[in-house]
Amino acid sequence: MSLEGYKVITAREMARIEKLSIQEGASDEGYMLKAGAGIAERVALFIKEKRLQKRVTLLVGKGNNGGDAFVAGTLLLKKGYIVQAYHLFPTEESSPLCQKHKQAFTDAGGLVFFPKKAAEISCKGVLLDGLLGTGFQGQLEGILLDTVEHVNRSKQPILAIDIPSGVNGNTGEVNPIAVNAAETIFLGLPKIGFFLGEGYNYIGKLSPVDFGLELRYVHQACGMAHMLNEKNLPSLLPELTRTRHKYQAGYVLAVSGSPGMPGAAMLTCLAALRAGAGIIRLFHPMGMENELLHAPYEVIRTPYKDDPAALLLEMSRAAAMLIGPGLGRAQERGTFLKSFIDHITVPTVIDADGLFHLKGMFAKFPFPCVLTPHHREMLQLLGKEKFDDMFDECQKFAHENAITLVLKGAPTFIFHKDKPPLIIARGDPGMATAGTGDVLTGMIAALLAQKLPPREAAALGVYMHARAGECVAEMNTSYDLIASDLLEALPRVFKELSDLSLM
Ligand SMILES: NC(=O)C1=CN([C@@H]2O[C@H](COP(=O)(O)OP(=O)(O)OC[C@H]3O[C@@H](n4cnc5c(N)ncnc54)[C@H](OP(=O)(O)O)[C@@H]3O)[C@@H](O)[C@H]2O)[C@@H](O)CC1
Ligand SMILES: [K+]
Repeated sequence: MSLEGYKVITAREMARIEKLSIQEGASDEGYMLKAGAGIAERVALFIKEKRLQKRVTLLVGKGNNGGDAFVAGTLLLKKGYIVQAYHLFPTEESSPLCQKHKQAFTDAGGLVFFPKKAAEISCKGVLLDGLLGTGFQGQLEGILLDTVEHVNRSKQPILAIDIPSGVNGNTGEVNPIAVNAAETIFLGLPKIGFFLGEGYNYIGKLSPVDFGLELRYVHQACGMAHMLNEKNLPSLLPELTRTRHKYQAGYVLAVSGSPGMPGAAMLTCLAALRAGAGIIRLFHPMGMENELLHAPYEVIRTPYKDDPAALLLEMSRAAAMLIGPGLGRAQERGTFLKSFIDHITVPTVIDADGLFHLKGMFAKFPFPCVLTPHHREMLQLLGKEKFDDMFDECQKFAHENAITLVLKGAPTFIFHKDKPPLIIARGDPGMATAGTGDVLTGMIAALLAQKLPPREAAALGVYMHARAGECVAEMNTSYDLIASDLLEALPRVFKELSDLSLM
């Protein structure tokens, strides 16, 4: 079952394949009419779902992005919506299709204003952003900049056509500001700039609209990554045989925790149990027994000093391992890890301080390995201060070390040898809090123990973890979310997925 959803490309590449298809006989106006119809449908749905007044204000630039807005506006007018347009440029400076559909809009009774200043724009109803799309380069200035600031300040919901104006669809750069979209109605394919840099802060919800580009152009487009195909996730849920016992359900060994950091170990172990592991045993440094006195009943604890014999014995029975959360950077921890690492044969997740101690060794590991660094940890692994080309550097790292790399963040990226990078654009800002990474590590380890291949375990783990964050924030707020809330939300996420798998 494929994990790859929408191909994600640069805005430049999108413009290239559109142009090529038009040179080969497709109609640009046909594209615009279909795009406009899809956009009008999305706007109507947004208004219906939010129970808003049927009122729309078009913000129109001089290109075909503005033409799309006029086509959608005309259709909405004809359906009885109140629609007015603000065209920031003189008609004669606009693209031929923009001019033509402005005329159609006025013919249908729509009013078009030509504001001299942004303050003249009256932000009524839903704002439809057709200022700039794939043709945008450089930075916002003058009336475009003032308009974006003005509409953002209005707090009216903004739906962006194709790309929120001001976001660079190639790089995610926002200079100095962009339309703060409640929803981005992307045409054809999502643009990589949505997921890079500041871009991710401006796109809101992503909704696709098909404008009729033939599939062969999509296939030949040079992709940077793929969005995760969420529809296929339910089929990844491990099968449960009636007769299984806890070792068959998945035995996870954790090497985690250190004096003063029992919490990370507990979060990761509980997450592994909640994500379906049949049994989890925590190996923790000797001397922290008191700190673990109130550990949950389900977690088996074994202290270690410097002899890995007990761990090696258990390793022969384990189905997966996890190494790192709360381990600390003391030298003896690294020495201990190195005393058994070459004997691992089962899939293993390495996180946090595990990454620190084992840096430079991953290529030699004979077992399937999932690394889960956040951006700063990734830079440390690469030995750099900042990324020059994040995609290229991470893909190369995954390839050279033959590992699965989960680059945690908003969004999270998954890299794997010979596979396209995956983007998981899920989660909640409230998840930027201590311990959420430990939860993810435990979840991925549990899924590995239940026999999912590493890339699949990483993708399902990241999705479920992010979705749990969304559920918590929906029930409460993003401000109060703490890592252990995710454990409580996981049953709901499992329920969602298993209900879908029955459909
Ligand atoms: N092609 C197709 O088949 C289809 C295209 N479709 C739609 O068309 C959109 C692309 O349209 P587009 O190419 O006309 O450009 P668009 O994004 O509207 O920009 C307008 C103009 O802004 C200008 N500009 C650039 N940077 C600037 C800056 N910093 N500050 C100020 N101005 C700046 C630049 O003009 P310039 O300044 O170079 O003269 C540019 O031409 C695409 O996103 C989708 O919505 C769909 O209908 C489906 C089929
Ligand atoms: K736009």
